[in-house]
Amino acid sequence: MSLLEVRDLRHAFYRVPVLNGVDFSVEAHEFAGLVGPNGAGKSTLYNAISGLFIPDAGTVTFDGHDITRMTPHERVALGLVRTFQMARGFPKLTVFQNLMLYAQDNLGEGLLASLFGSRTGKQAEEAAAAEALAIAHRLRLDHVIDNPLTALSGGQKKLVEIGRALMARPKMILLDEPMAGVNPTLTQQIADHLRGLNADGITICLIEHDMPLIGQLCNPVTVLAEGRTLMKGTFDAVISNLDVQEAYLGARKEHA
Ligand SMILES: Nc1ncnc2c1ncn2[C@@H]1O[C@H](COP(=O)(O)OP(=O)(O)OP(=O)(O)O)[C@@H](O)[C@H]1O
Repeated sequence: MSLLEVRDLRHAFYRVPVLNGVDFSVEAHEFAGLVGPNGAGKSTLYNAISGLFIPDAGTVTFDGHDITRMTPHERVALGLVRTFQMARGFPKLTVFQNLMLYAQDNLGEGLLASLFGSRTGKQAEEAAAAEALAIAHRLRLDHVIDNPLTALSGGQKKLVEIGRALMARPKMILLDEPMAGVNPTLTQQIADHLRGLNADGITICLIEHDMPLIGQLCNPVTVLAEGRTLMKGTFDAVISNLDVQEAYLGARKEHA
């Protein structure tokens, strides 16, 4: 069984169908890509997988659990985390504080206990702090660790977003355009970080509009169009597929 398996997912917002029967799967340890024209339903699929809404029909299974109706928090606890297109977080808090906030998912009770001065609580807080420092070091955010998010570049904010996901000790990360609007040098650094995380055993799924980047990083690649799975295959198979080309050209004509 695949690590993540989405079957015949359907959803309409205000009676407008957005997901029209999506089948999608990612195997453990893969670095998968998810592409498709604007409005195809990629982020909406992530929202359903991560529990931001309950789909009208279909199932989502993760690591052998039916998670279709679980809360986002329960999914994170199983090791499934996602990042957002627009980096979230708390702008006035520092990088360190932002990372520590997300340790609560793992160490919730321990951190709560630390507020009341218990020894186990203190230990949990120290463990979380060590983890936050290690993640900041890994993502080369050490030199800005005490800076508020407002003082960071767009690319650094994206790295904090990835760091936030790592604080949950994920089995799988769903990334929603983590390189969008980032300069080419930092884009390559983020790509290298993602490759490293994947080499360490974290399964990755990447939504990205930059096709060369998808070609560099992802295998296999799934194409979504009009809320349906159009095809899944190697990058070369995807870009040479006539239906895929048609879907992109059609979308371009509509937006013109
Ligand atoms: N909560 C919502 N309410 C109403 N419509 C929604 C909602 N969420 C998504 N949609 C609609 O669903 C469609 C798919 O949007 P989605 O953001 O998933 O596409 P996408 O493939 O991620 O596009 P892009 O590549 O431009 O980010 C769009 O028409 C969008 O307006």
